[in-house]
Amino acid sequence: MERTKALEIVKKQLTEHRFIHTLGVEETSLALAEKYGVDPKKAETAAIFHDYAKFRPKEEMRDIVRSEGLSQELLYYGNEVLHAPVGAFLVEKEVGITDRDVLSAIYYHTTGQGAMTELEKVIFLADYIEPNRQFPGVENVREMAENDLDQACLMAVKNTITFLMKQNQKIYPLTFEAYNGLLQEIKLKNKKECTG
Ligand SMILES: Nc1ncnc2c1ncn2[C@@H]1O[C@H](COP(=O)(O)OP(=O)(O)O)[C@@H](O)[C@H]1O
Repeated sequence: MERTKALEIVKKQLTEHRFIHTLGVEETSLALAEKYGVDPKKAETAAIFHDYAKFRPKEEMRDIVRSEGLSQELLYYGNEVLHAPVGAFLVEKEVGITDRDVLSAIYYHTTGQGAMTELEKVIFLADYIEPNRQFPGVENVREMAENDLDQACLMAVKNTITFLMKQNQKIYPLTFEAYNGLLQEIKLKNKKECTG
């Protein structure tokens, strides 16, 4: 889909603040995609639509989880985790985007998952570090993103888990799977480098 058209569609779904965040995610995704050899058009589309469902009423999101065969486990964690999988569903249904890579990058952009694709990592990380994000530790993740996609994603995952634990909030388990998967990938990469 043409960029201007995609932005026009998504703008109607978002507040001004969230639209500016989306443009930041797009910019950062494109930079990461170029650096790490990810398809820039897929990154652009996933970034533009990643928060498509952010402002859907909670009950609508819960109904979609119940009726459309999404993981029922989603219903037992905070509402934050709903907008990403529900967004992937609605972007396909309402906007007509069918690219599975793009849809899964939207689906996993909040939690990550066990074996993340490079596109999923790019969108997950861009959402975390885009220029409008300001929270303690974000600068360290931005610096790491310059050099190592997996390490930067791992930092973001660890920060998120720590943050949620400090708040006494339940943690949707896919984020633990993302932690394990990224660590495993990093270890394998290091081993390969050592053995040449
Ligand atoms: N595994 C998880 N379980 C519960 N909440 C989570 C999990 N992962 C992320 N979150 C929460 O989701 C929120 C961020 O969602 P995100 O999709 O990054 O936001 P945004 O919609 O602003 O892009 C944060 O409050 C974060 O702590």
